[in-house]
Amino acid sequence: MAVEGQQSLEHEVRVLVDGKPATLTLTREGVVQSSQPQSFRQINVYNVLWTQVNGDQLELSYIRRRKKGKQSVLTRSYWTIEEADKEEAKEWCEAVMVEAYKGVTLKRRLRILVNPHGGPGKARQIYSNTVEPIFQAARCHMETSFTERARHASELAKQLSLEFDALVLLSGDGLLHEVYNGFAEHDDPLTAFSIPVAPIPTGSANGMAINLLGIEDGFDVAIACLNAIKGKPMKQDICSVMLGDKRIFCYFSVSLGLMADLDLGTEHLRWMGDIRFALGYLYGVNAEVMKMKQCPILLEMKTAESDKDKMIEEFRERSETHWRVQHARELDGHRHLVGDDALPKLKHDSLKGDADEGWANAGSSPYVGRDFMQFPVAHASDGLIDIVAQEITTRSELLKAMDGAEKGKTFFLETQHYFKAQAYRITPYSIDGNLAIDGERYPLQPFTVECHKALGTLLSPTGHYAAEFDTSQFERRKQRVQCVNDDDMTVTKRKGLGKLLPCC
Ligand SMILES: Nc1ncnc2c1ncn2[C@@H]1O[C@H](COP(=O)(O)OP(=O)(O)OP(=O)(O)O)[C@@H](O)[C@H]1O
Repeated sequence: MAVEGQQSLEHEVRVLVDGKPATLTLTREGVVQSSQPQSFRQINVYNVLWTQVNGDQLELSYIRRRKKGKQSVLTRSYWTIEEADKEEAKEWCEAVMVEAYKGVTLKRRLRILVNPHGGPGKARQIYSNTVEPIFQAARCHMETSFTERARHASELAKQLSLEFDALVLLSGDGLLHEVYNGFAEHDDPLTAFSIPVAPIPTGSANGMAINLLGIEDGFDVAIACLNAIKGKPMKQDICSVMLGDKRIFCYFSVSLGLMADLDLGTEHLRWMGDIRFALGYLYGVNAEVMKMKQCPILLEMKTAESDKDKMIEEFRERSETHWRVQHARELDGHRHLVGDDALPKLKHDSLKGDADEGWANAGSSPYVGRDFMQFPVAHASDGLIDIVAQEITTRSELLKAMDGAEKGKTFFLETQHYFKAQAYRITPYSIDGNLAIDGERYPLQPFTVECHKALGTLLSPTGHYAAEFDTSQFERRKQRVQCVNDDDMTVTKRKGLGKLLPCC
């Protein structure tokens, strides 16, 4: 029986549902159960973990999505198979497994680190109730450790056996920071950095999970598990932060002033999850926006781009041409770039550039949290750091910027400067303040940051970041500029042509 509107892969099997005949069909979209009268059910093939025939039962395990805002769940469905259909059913299961794991190693070997202390402190429970059963259903090999103290993940990463297909982290963003710094001390650092990491969101901000899975799925543990089982390796830039004579590896963000205070100043509220950042911002856990505390700095950088219009045009171009999808193979990466097995050497020790005052934040992935896409035009592996420097401005402008921040609206603030740079140096005029590197606290002092293209590796469902930057404001801004500059348009406007009105 053909399934209407679906391209059949010609794999069908007869089954019984409540004793009544039905058909399971494998289509390009997924597995479809159709029975009379008119009952219809579809399971996305990406969500299928396993299927096989056991006795007279056909069993299929998959991740089932639920209503918006609810966590997806592991589900097992069973159908009865008549003796005469058993061989056909076995072949059908094999065909489904081939489709479900196209281009992916079956039964991935996973090294799993769980931080029981991250976010609301539920990682241990989430591991046993949700994560472990999903990996078991997919027949993954698992080796799991629970971190016992801060920096324990670094020690484990430093000695990581290189045979694993992926490193899975049940944590927030802090543990990955520790892991990358552990990799840097590994006997074979470049191979360690090429092991793909899959975050499972059990921390507070879970920024990396949001960047990889998107806003809707960023906090969905089962979807993050699917990514660990089936995700594609994706290269990621990693930076060196030179702080005194210390070299710290950083993959996510470096922040000072307001952004650092929001993160570090709300650590005692970790149990609240990511609400802690919004509370910090609005009600002033450190009351930064309210107090308008400033963090004067000298910012010098090796700039690759500073024109926001050009950045948007380039962002759109690469979205259209899928330039963002750069697979691990093309960029694998650093070994070819440096030509040996050592970590990349530092190149930018003398920098000259612009000076700015206010607070500064730098990162290389779009979201810094669920409600804040601070670096909307960031690319995972362009070898450039995105830098935002906020001029001293009014409190109301900063608060207004909260509205639409999850779609990257702050990018359009005239007082917010956005740069792409290969390297930068920050000299704080005062050491009274916080410095956060990937959300971890470091002493505030002058530091230099340099980007290493495609050094790290992550797993993602698509091979690129899942950020949806709303660029529509760009058009409105451009039209506004045109209206001001173009005499003809001014005349037309005076004549009252409606089409020009919205832009002026
Ligand atoms: N067993 C432990 N006891 C105390 N601290 C730990 C332990 N294991 C790890 N840590 C520390 O927990 C800190 C927070 O980790 P994590 O990033 O997982 O959570 P989070 O900070 O709540 O989330 P996010 O970084 O997304 O905001 C890290 O700095 C890490 O060093």
